[in-house]
Amino acid sequence: MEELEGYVENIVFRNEENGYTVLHLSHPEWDDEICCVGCFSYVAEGQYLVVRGERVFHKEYGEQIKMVSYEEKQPEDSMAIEKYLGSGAIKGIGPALAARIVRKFKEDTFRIFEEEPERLAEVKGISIKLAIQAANQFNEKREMRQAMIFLQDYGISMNLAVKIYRQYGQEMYEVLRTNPYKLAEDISGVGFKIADEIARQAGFYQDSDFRIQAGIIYCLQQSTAQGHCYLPQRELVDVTAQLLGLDPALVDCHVDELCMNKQIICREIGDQRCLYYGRLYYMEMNCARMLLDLNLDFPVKEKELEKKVKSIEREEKIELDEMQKTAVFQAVQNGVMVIMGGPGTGKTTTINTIVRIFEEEGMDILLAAPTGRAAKRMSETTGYEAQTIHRLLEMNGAADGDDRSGMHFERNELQPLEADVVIIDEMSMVDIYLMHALLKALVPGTRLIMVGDANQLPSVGPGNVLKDIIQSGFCDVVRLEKVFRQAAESDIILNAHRINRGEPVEFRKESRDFFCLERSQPQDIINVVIQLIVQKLPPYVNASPYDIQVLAPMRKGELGVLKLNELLQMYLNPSMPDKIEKEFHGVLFREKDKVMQIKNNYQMKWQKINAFGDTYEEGEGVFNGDSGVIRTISTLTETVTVEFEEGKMAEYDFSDMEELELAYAITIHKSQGSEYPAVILPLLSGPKMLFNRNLLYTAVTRAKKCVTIVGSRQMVDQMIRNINEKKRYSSLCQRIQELEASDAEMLS
Ligand SMILES: Nc1ncnc2c1ncn2[C@@H]1O[C@H](COP(=O)(O)OP(=O)(O)OP(=O)(O)O)[C@@H](O)[C@H]1O
Repeated sequence: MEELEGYVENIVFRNEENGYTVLHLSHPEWDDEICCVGCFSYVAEGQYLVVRGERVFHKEYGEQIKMVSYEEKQPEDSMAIEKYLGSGAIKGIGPALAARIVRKFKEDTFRIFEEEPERLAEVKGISIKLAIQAANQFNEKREMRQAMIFLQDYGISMNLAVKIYRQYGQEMYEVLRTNPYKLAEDISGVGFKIADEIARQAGFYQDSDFRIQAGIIYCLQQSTAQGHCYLPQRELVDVTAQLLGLDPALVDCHVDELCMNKQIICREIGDQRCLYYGRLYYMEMNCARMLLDLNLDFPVKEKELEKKVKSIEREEKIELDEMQKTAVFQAVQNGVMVIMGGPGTGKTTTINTIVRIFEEEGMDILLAAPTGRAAKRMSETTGYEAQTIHRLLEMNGAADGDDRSGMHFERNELQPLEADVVIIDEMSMVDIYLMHALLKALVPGTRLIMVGDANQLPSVGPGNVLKDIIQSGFCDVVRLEKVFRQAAESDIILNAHRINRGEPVEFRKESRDFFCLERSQPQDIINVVIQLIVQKLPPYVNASPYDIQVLAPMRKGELGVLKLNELLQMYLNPSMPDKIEKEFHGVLFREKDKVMQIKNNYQMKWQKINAFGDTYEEGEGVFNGDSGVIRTISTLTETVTVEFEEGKMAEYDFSDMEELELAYAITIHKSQGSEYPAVILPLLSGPKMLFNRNLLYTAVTRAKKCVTIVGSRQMVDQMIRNINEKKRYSSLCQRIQELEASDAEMLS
């Protein structure tokens, strides 16, 4: 093993994810630079390093040092100091200023930066302001470098190390020493496993109380990612015990202590002990209270209302059927109501009639939906302006207390919405967080009308909001069941309703919008999918290949989203010399790729830019399910620019790339709330729990003009018969019923 000291002359190659670097080290006393390779956690040109490693001979690149370990040292000679300062590492100081600083302070330069920064202003061209700024940067960079090198010992990747340092700064050491599990709570990308590994290295015992309690809380938090608001104690103990590799009895005895400390909340439902991560318990509780408070009775003169409906019917040249009329009457008479119905059952027609009636009364009406796409569709179908619920509530990016998602809404209990009626479409996608935020911004007297299709997949976020509200029975629910669209018009709608009723779908020879191409081998299915998206469907539905969406049930496997994206990228956006690429977590992203944002990022800034390159609109927030196209990848600024719908340009740091995925193919779950001109569904085989009726129904109802199933018809029939759904633990229904009962008791 050799040991060398020198400064980094230049960095020839660097992989930011794993830190693998090829660099040239130089020293005033050497004739030539020496090439070093290895995983350097942090490295910058001009840095002074002590590198230990083996001297090896590479047949292409010649002699090099394979680094085993390294550390940073402050350069001692003035030349090295000047080299570091002038490398561009510190904003505002270039080579000329660096030379002047070092000429003045010589070997004392770094001490001046650390201890007497104001003296830097003695150098011509440096103001006091620049002196202080430069010294702050110098010290921050030094601290950050030390932190990076420290984290490297825990086997943490570069990207994560940067995130950890950004989150805690110098407090990082304290967090690692006292509670490394906090990393899993605070930083996306750090799972329990990484935190646990750090804890192990920091000397925490496998069965330490701390580890077990952190594990329980972590599992409870994780369960929200599967849509649960709570877990029964038995289930929570079992998953935690499995994660920690411990006996369930050892885990079980920690639950009461966590409840006592109010870190988790325990409530009995029936004879089952249910454990909540605090916030979710209170959210369900508050939602129940607010829903009941909103549900006032509004007495109306029925005869007058009937007259108004008649006159609207005359004007619109339509006759509402009985259920639609009931929906209109209930909407006028109640503070809260639900309108349920599948595609083509006249929901929009009903909403429009309701809006007309309230409009004639001079009432203020607001329309909203949970996603941008759904809101856009609502605007198009109703002809009234609709917005996302986030925008309606005037979301701004600032974090809200312990809310990790960073959601904060200007509209809340202090500044409620000034509206007489709020109509929400696609309610099945609203999770408990968003429902809570919405209800906080409504005051009794405002009517809330929720419209949705309870047969769609449930919301991505936790809760079963729509189903729980319906099941609780506290408000009127009108079910629109009659399909108004003509059979000849759309086999998509007819088949969607068949699926819902559990009847087999019909593949008519003469159908113009619903096809099944039977194939039994994955490779044949892939070939057909490619042919459809590249050649056949674009002219058929008059859209571009990027508008055609492949929807797959799963991410993994031969017909999973990951594999399909790899192949579709090859056909739809092949590699070209002028297209810049960037690999991230094993996935290659390329300029012009179709991508999708996979989590809500309320802080992400976007701009709309005109043909002259000027910004004419800007805002914040890119949301789960938003799709766009990569416009540029810059390896210099380490950013990726994505153009989302309506020309919204958002810039991602390479370290935020985990929020993006290729989107030629996406999972059916991710497609909720969106519609596409044509949908291709590769279906062959998969786990029973997932391949169910809901999933097929959701996929089919995403298509406007054409559905093509490629694969097994037998699987389609099986899915229709399979009504098993993955259980979601939520208790909004119970909370509403309990409160309603206690309100009634108080009044009696
Ligand atoms: N009472 C009615 N009588 C005749 N036609 C109707 C009636 N209600 C709705 N329709 C027609 O049926 C079609 C579907 O109605 P509408 O768009 O209101 O349904 P929807 O449930 O909103 O559909 P989707 O969910 O697919 O958007 C429309 O063409 C509409 O004009």
